[in-house]
Amino acid sequence: MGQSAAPRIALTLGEPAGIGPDLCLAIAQQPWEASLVAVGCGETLRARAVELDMPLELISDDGNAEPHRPGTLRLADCPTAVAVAAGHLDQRNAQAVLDMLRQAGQGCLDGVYDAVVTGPVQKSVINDAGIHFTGHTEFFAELTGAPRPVMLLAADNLRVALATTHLPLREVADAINEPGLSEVLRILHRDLRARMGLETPRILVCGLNPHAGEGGHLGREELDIIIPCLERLRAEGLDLVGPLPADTLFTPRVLEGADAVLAMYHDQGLPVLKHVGFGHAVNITLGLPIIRTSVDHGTALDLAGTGRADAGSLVAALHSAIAMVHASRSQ
Ligand SMILES: NC(=O)C1=CN([C@@H]2O[C@H](COP(=O)(O)OP(=O)(O)OC[C@H]3O[C@@H](n4cnc5c(N)ncnc54)[C@H](O)[C@@H]3O)[C@@H](O)[C@H]2O)C=CC1
Ligand SMILES: NCC(=O)COP(=O)(O)O
Repeated sequence: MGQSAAPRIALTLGEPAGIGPDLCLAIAQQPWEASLVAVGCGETLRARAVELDMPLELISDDGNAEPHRPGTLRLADCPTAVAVAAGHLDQRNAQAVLDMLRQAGQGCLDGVYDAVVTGPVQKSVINDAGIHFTGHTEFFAELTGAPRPVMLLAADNLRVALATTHLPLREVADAINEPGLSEVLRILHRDLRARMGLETPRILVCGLNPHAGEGGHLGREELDIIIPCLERLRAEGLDLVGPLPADTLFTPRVLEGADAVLAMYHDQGLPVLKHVGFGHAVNITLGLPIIRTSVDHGTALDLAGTGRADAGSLVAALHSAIAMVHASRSQ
């Protein structure tokens, strides 16, 4: 693909019964300085376009990188096993969802696409179908052979990355160890520079325990793992602050001058981020050899096919992927 060609973005529809198809149709109505290729079930898109009364011309993808034309979508068809009813999950379509992700991810590895932007999937129905699946983050890591994916969500001036991704809370403390934490922080530091243009990123690191362990009286992970890890990485030149008590880290004065926050687990960092930016935040997977961004929300089955789903986060995810493609081309 030529450096000056419009970025080719694979747009996965996500769970076909959810709002993913609705949102892809909504963004297809706008002009984009990118070539958008919907990866998913063409029949589902056609049916949803009729339901939502939106214009749609599906063009079989021929590999061209012409900028997007409103009202059209290039299609890499990945049919569902059975017809889809908006709002109604069907386990029989779970494999098609994974095939869609594999096709888009492999296409990025093969240079067919410059980036993948994902619509939301229903993790439960994939597992109900007997397929172990925790999230796109882990799926794309396995597909691309990346040893440590790092989930980062961004909204406005706040970026929150996670030391652990989709883990039951009971398993979180045991998953925090020095080699793992070092790897996450190195990836975060490296990708903030390479993908987001932050020359010397300053990262605030949360403690795991209340009051960052209260000097060892409320848990020892800060003393035994986090502090030694941060000291070692500071000696390598990383600008790290912490471990800080998570309850006050997210206050404006503490956040001043920070480029990112590393939270120890999913629900330590993401509620704050979503409070600030739900509806226009972007989920970015760092540590992959491909560019992957996503929406900040789930499948919202209650809204599928109603025309009431807000496409703001998918719009932001697409802008963010396009910016990262340009950043990677200029390196
Ligand atoms: N990137 C992904 O694939 C993600 C997938 N999920 C999956 O989504 C499923 C449902 O998760 P929930 O916790 O119910 O979260 P959800 O985000 O689907 O819904 C939470 C609330 O937000 C509303 N909402 C969500 N997106 C909206 C939008 N674009 N416009 C307007 N309102 C919106 C919903 O109607 C609901 O009231 C789960 O299976 C979860 O695993 C959740 C987060 C991310
Ligand atoms: N809460 C964010 C989330 O669960 C997204 O996960 P993933 O499917 O992007 O790995």
